[in-house]
Amino acid sequence: IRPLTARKYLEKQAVGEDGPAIMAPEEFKCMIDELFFLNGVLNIGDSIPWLDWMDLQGYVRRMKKLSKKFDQFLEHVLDDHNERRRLQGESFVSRDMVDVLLEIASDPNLEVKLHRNGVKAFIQDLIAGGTETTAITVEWAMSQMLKKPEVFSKATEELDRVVGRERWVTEDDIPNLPYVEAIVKETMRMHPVAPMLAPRLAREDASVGGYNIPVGTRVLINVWSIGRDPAVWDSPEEFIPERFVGSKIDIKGHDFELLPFGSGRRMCPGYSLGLKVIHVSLANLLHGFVCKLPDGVATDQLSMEEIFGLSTPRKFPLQVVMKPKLQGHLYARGH
Ligand code: HEM
Repeated sequence: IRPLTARKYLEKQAVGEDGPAIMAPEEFKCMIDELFFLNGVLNIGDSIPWLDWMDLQGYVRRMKKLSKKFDQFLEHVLDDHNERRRLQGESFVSRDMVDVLLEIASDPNLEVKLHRNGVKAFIQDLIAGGTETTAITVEWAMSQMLKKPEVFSKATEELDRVVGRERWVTEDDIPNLPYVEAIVKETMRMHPVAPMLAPRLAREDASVGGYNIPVGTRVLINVWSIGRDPAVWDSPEEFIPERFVGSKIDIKGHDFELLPFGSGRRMCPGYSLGLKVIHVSLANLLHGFVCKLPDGVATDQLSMEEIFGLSTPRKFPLQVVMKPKLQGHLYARGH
């Protein structure tokens, strides 16, 4: 069962395959950007409750507006899926994650009932957690490599050697591509998608590294700073994938110097899917295309500025000129 890919869903709707579109893909993208931005802001009213009612920064107003808009979208997705279910009757087969969630929700014997709001929350989590996160990481990896052509060459040399020029890269190739894996780790060290992870609350008094943390303290873990800490990393501001070749440092939440997916009970539940999507899409971009910056843009002119929020995307979207380099038939639909 494929997870819901909202963008595809919207695109299909825009061309009329599934009825009229509820919003244009660009509008949907703006909605996701706003969701990430508002999730990452520091709202004054949260820290100084007596100021809350004034909504000094206007964030609460924006959250309410966004919530209404997102809900309209989710309601539409649910109605649309329920309608298909109704029309197909006995012959209905689940074709995506929304169908599966609705099926679970309709089970009267469920010990913990899943309600309509729960289904909508699940879908929103999957869209927010599973779309921009991977795209942002691939975009940063490409940006870093365009600044360091020698990394590009080493990666394409590995891909030519392991995969060859006659086919695309598949998931099964990834364990044989240690340099591509190292590029992904190095990208996540410098550009963790969630720079402050999810906020934690101390459930009891604790002492960590000589600091006393009283019960009830809100704890934010700044993995962005840890990833660039000179006490932990040599030349932390430099993009050096080689540091991870043959290294035991992993990204599964055990090595605290590198926590792009967080750690513990609230660790990212989608990390395995996210990693696979990043590895395969980045490897295929490198394998299938000669990539360069547009004419007139020098490598040192490429901005590496970030927007700081729940995620850290590029401030200016990356523009790359890509030229196919494999045999023509591999770019045809179906490959
Ligand atoms: C590059 C890919 C991804 C990265 C870097 C990433 C990163 C993260 C991080 C750092 C957290 C907070 C963990 C913590 O505070 O300990 C998180 C939570 C979460 N992620 Fe991901 N994620 C990615 C992909 C995905 C995918 C593909 C999905 C789902 C399809 C997903 C769903 C979620 C959900 C639902 C949570 C909230 C979990 C909770 O609060 O209990 N993520 N993610």
